[in-house]
Amino acid sequence: MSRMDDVIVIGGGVIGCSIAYQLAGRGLAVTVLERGRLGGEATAAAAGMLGAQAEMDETGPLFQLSRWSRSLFPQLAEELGALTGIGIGLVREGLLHLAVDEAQEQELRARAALQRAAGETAAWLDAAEAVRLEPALSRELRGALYLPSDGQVEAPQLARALAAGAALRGARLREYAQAQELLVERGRVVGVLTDDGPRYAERVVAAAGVWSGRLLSGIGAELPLAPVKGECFSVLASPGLLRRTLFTPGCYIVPKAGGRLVVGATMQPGSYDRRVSLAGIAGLMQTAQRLLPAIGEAEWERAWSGLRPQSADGLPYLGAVPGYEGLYVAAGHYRNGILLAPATGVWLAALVAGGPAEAAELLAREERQRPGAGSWAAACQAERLGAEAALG
Ligand SMILES: Cc1cc2nc3c(=O)[nH]c(=O)nc-3n(C[C@H](O)[C@H](O)[C@H](O)COP(=O)(O)OP(=O)(O)OC[C@H]3O[C@@H](n4cnc5c(N)ncnc54)[C@H](O)[C@@H]3O)c2cc1C
Repeated sequence: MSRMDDVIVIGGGVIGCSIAYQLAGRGLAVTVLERGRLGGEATAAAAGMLGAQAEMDETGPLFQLSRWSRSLFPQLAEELGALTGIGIGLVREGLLHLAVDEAQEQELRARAALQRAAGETAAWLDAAEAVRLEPALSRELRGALYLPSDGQVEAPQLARALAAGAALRGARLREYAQAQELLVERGRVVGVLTDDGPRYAERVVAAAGVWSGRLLSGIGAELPLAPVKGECFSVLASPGLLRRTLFTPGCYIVPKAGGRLVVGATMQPGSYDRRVSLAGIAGLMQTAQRLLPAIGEAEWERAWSGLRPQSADGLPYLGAVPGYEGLYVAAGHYRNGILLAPATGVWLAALVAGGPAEAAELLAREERQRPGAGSWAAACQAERLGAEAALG
């Protein structure tokens, strides 16, 4: 049986759920097609840090987009809590980006200066100050970039709350519903072929994480995305052992409620193989112990992995797919999809429901508050895909 929606969102990860939540809030008839469980893929693997921008170019587009998205969290947490009763676990404890050798120390000192210049409350701490903040830290540290305003959320709860919020606003969420291909008529995307037959919509948003490229390649549009596998584990430590997230290029340790510590970071590009390797987890444990020696005494919980959707230039694709009327994409959030989910939802809803004029007004508003704040939009637009005019 065929049905007509205003918008079909393909993919029920944190990105698809955030877009559906915003679109449904505007009164549009929205259906989310998720081939597995909502929030069951990359979103389920995420540590929920809102400060991965510590790795970014502080003057670049990702920094600006991250900053905007992070600023949306407090209100979103309140709104979702009131609407759904689900807490997203937003905590404001900052992030310590640790330097373990001289090169990292120099780099982080320079970043602290740049972040301060960009108006962030970043500070460089020497080793003694860092250990004062977190007494369980290794004494081998050289120091830390401290980002007090970062914080974290519970990624699966965020996805669950966005999905529940979208449903309460009228969106239909279909689990175990695979989008097999996009339906195109004379250059216009008119719907999606599902296992149950065609489903028609005015507009379609591809938000299928790293699998978005496969969907678009079916209609001849190229979306260069690659999986970067991350392996993680969690342990139960004594509550209070660690209060702030620890971050180095090789490992992060994120303190969660009840003494749980989430450890992750191994980066294996190019593999869709989600199996967890013993060698990867053992290596991660060794690195974690060098940062936080007491982690070796904690109680083992579980190990898992996930695929980060990486784009060619490291920026997400956000916007209208060139050459295909009615088709939008929101994918390629790489290691920052939890952080970027609120802004992605607001932006895509403005574009899809309000059109380019409303989206431009949104950016202009940001720019008026802080010059340069809207610079991410041009860098992240899907137009950079350079796809040729649609066939079909
Ligand atoms: C180990 C790890 C740690 C991370 N830590 C952080 C962090 O601390 N902070 C942060 O901000 N980000 C983090 N990330 C990144 C973040 O998890 C991702 O950027 C984000 O989850 C991407 O969301 P998504 O909705 O695009 O993708 P996904 O969550 O993968 O969702 C895509 C969904 O689309 C569905 N799908 C695919 N194809 C189809 C189809 N044909 N039809 C229907 N459905 C389909 C999939 O089943 C999936 O559920 C981490 C990622 C990993 C792997």
